[in-house]
Amino acid sequence: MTDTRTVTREEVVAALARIVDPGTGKDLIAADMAKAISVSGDSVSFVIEVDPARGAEMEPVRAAAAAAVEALPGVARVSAILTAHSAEPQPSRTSTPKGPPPDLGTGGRRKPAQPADKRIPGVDRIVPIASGKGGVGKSTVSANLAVALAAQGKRVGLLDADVYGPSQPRMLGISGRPSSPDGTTILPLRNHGVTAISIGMMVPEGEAVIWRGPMLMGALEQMLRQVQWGGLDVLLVDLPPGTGDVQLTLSQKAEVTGAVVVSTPQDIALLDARKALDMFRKTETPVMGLIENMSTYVCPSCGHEAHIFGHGGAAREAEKLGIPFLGAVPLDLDIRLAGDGGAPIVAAKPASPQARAFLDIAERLAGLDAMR
Ligand SMILES: Nc1ncnc2c1ncn2[C@@H]1O[C@H](COP(=O)(O)OP(=O)(O)OP(=O)(O)O)[C@@H](O)[C@H]1O
Repeated sequence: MTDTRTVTREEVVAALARIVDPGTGKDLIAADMAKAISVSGDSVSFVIEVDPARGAEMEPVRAAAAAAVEALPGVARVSAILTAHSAEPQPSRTSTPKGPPPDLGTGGRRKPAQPADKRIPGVDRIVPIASGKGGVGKSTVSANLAVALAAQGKRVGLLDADVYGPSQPRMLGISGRPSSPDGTTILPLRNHGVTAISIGMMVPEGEAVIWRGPMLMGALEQMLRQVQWGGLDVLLVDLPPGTGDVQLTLSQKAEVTGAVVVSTPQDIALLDARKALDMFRKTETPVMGLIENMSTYVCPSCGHEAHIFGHGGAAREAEKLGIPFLGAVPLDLDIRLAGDGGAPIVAAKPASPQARAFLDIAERLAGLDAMR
């Protein structure tokens, strides 16, 4: 008979209070190691914050905690993640790590990553999508590019690392939490031909933004290395806006093929885009091109084309900087409605001129040497 009981957060806390860390003799609740406990229907997720030096020895504790929660009536899925809370560097791994992710550390303690460590098994190319500031449509562009590349026959993954507003679950119409049948690897979700994982699926809604640096870095590392991507031609990474820790970590932890920067044509957005480009130069990350979003506005009633933000700024900027201009996307109600409704315009209306804009950009991107 199916159990229709709903588990409560208190029951999860009580189960975790029965799991003792042999190193300290304290349980996970008393030691304040169980964080971000979230119950959503029959899915439970939590993070166990550990000293990275004890990563390997804590895996059995993580497994025991996951099993104890899974045994509770009303629980069907458990995501239990080990994460580091201090800055000790960890040995790097090339496959399915079990302990906490390596920590970036600070200043002089940071070790340069070895190139061999930076490859993600099964992932041929990593292409972050960045923007200098929020709200320029980076997530909309990422989702549509992912669907467009998939429509062109590429095996595409999309990793949503936008901690300030993880919107890919909504844009790609995927919900629920990814499962981890073996407690170590994470199974991604899939829709519109795109394999996806989002930081929004890994942590309770609204909580990612308050995570401290090392926890975020841990989550990023886990999304890169523990997700069963299953063979990808390209993994797009929807970065948070700006030039923070996540951008830095990605370029240090993974072999990035080249970044794509999204901007609106406004001067101020272009100024911010320049900062993002500067950051990529400093981290020696190649830039594959600039995309202008919300370029022109075509009135749905009369067809008049207005250049609200002064169209063409990004193309001129790209030329000035000597980077490819990948194309422009109009400001269009259907693009917003489609993306916000769970089917990017390329999936919802593939024959529309708006979808064509994204398909053309995807073709230009796919035609670059780094993508062939
Ligand atoms: N070309 C466009 N036409 C119409 N609406 C758009 C377009 N691009 C994005 N939008 C809408 O603008 C809003 C912000 O877009 P989106 O979330 O993609 O931006 P973002 O740069 O990823 O933002 P942030 O990273 O700050 O969350 C969304 O509601 C989206 O549907």
